[in-house]
Amino acid sequence: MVEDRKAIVIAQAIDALRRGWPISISDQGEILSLLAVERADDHRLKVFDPDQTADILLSAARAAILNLANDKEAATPDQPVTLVRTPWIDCASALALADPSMDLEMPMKGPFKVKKTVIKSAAASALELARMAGLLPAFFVQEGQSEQSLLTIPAQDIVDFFQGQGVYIAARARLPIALGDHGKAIENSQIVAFRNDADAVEHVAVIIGHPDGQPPVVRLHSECLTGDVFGSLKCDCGPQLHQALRIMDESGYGILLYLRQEGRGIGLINKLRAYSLQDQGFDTVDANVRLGFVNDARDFRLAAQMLGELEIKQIRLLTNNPDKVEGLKKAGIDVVERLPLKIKPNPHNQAYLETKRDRSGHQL
Ligand SMILES: Nc1nc2c(ncn2[C@@H]2O[C@H](COP(=O)(O)OP(=O)(O)OP(=O)(O)O)[C@@H](O)[C@H]2O)c(=O)[nH]1
Ligand SMILES: [Zn+2]
Repeated sequence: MVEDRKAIVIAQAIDALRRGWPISISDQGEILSLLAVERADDHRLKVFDPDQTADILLSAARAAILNLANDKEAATPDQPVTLVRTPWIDCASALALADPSMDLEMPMKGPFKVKKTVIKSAAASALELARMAGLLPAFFVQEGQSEQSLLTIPAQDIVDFFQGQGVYIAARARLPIALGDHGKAIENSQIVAFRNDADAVEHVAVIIGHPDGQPPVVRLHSECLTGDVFGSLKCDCGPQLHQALRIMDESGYGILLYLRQEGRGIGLINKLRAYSLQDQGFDTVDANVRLGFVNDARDFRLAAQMLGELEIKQIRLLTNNPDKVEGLKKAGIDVVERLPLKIKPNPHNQAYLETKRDRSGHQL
């Protein structure tokens, strides 16, 4: 677990980035100062970078989309790439580099020059912080300590912060629920809420029934505001949620972990950006990549820890996603069986489901 005083600074840094304030990340005496492109404006940029020397830090995924000569060291899509700042790259054009929504209408022509990313560990941590903050993974970046930055975080603390989070049960209560509007009432269910060392996000478990000697039927459901609450037809989340609860009820003992990992871990706003790209013809995987993210940024160790707190070691997992099975197994959970969760496609989510099958290895 990260010490409190270190975690405090990281939490402040995530908050600062969301507000458009600069931060610095250090590694072995070297410092990188950063201003999130998405939250920069002309005034903030001028104050942060009066001499117009700050370069632009992007993820390798986004850099590849922009046809920037890829930094050879950036082996994976979530690694940083540094684009040399030329005088014509102002705030608006930096945003166009970071935000793919205008890619088709206003293709970025360059010329662009890439240079070796300095203090790579700090740069990589910055991209991770952007994802945590739900921002586009792009920064104005300067070597050295910016006077404007009041927070300096060692890169290693950020790595530890993401690795070492613990969860504990904070509250539990009886929670009778109904399956759909006129569906069957489930009376023997309860909700368990967790607190989390790493952030203020509250994950929950819904438990139906009681231990009966069998491993429980478990569903890992990642938050989907659009599908879970508004009945979006673009994905299968709403129907999956309800079907999972029904199967859990029928099985006599089930646990649904409701993980607050909106948009496969990129946050609501970035997911909606991905939706808008999908309206331009990109599929769900390519949309994430165009934004500069990996296809799936979720970490299922969190789910394993929640199961641990519930003293569950063996499960039957309801999923079509082999990564969830693998992720839980790696984290020490014995997945004795995978149970499929079949949803009838509709005209709006058919292509999405096919992409998950064809490109993300979902077993449908
Ligand atoms: N980034 C992004 N996230 C999406 C998109 N559509 C749905 N999601 C998110 O994907 C997550 C839903 O995934 P899950 O149903 O938990 O899991 P899965 O990977 O589909 O695997 P299953 O267990 O088989 O359902 C939610 O967090 C949704 O918000 C999309 O087009 N882009
Ligand atoms: Zn959804």
